[in-house]
Amino acid sequence: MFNTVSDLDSGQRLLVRIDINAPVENGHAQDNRRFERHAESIRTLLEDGHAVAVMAHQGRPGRDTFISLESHADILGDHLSQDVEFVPDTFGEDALEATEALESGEVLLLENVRMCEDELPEKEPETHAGSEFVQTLAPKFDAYVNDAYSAAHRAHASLVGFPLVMDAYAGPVMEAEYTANSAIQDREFEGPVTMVLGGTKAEDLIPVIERVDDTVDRFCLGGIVGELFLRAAGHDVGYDVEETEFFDHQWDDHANTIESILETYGDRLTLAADLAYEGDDGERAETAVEGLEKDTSYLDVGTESAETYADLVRESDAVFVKGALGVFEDERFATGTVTVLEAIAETDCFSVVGGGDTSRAIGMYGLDEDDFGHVSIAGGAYVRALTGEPLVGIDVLETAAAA
Ligand SMILES: Nc1ncnc2c1ncn2[C@@H]1O[C@H](COP(=O)(O)OP(=O)(O)O)[C@@H](O)[C@H]1O
Ligand SMILES: O=C(OP(=O)(O)O)[C@H](O)COP(=O)(O)O
Repeated sequence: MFNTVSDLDSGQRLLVRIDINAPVENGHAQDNRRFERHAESIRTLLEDGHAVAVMAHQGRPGRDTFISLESHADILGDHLSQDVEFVPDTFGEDALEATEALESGEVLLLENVRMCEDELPEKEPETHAGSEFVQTLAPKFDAYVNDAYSAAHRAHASLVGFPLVMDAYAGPVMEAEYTANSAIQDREFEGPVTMVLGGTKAEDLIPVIERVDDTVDRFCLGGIVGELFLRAAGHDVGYDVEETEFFDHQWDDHANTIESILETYGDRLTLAADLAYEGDDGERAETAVEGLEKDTSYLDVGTESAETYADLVRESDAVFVKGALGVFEDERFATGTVTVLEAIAETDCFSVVGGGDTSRAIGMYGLDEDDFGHVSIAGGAYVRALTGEPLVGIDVLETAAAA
């Protein structure tokens, strides 16, 4: 087991890793549940008299969502009702000066850690621990706190490097998500178990289908992952159109696995029978999969598919959701995601809804969180935990505690 912040003496200088990776609109972060949960954690730390320097990431280099954390500092500050100083630097002179000046009860947010060359890619914790980034920041603090459960599946420097060179603790969000998701892993269900997979990160979900083959009876697919499976099934969809960067690279890397999963587990996979897109008049339009065209962007599963998925949910004893079935942020393309979430809420089944973006749909469409078993701010990390796969960010905290 790992140490937690309740093991800390008060009044420490803390380096705290959180996950406020958020949707981006017009270059600005949009509030999601991650801010609220992390603000609660930070408030507890500040009340204990700690000085808190926060590290976090946003997007991935090369993507539109790869932006500075300046707007994140404002959102975090609003949730905290306290000023969060934004420092546009990760571990250079400005960052060191700002962290040195930080006093008990104060909080600052360092720049997007993925802008620091040492953060990516995935490496062994020992290698990350020796990086200039870790070696420069670690001595400036009394302890490191990892509260970023939702990023704990990534072997990046800010998540796995620091615990090897300083006292390391799990934060309150990390502890709560770990406890909830570990308990789910051990549950047994009498009736059908359904997994609804969508969103943009197909590469995180493809391996999950094989790993949970003995516990999940059927998968309902949508979003980018669903379109890639439709492509594998021979339909004209799942190709990048204009500026999109979702499909081709994930297809190039995973086409063989997708095709073999379709062959082996095809009877358990429910693919969309129709998809929705933006018609010439700007309204939602739909087509059966037989009529799909390679150069159209499909933004949701169709109404017939949404109803089929909702029927499967109603017959289920447990439902696990990771990723949205469409671009639910735009009301025209929320049908798939919302129809399935409403069916879960109305049904007496055990359910988990995960994903930083997907969990946001619950609040956006007036659903009651109490109608779901667990709403996780983690996506990829929660489905990985569900399959019994270790999370490297937690492993290093446990190793640190045992040392
Ligand atoms: N067909 C689609 N085309 C583009 N984006 C999609 C599509 N379907 C779903 N999405 C987007 O996927 C996002 C969620 O993806 P992802 O980041 O993988 O999930 P999460 O953050 O919930 O784990 C949603 O914000 C939604 O807009
Ligand atoms: O948003 C995240 O994961 P999620 O979309 O699976 O919930 C985490 O911040 C990890 O981000 P990454 O998938 O760019 O490494």
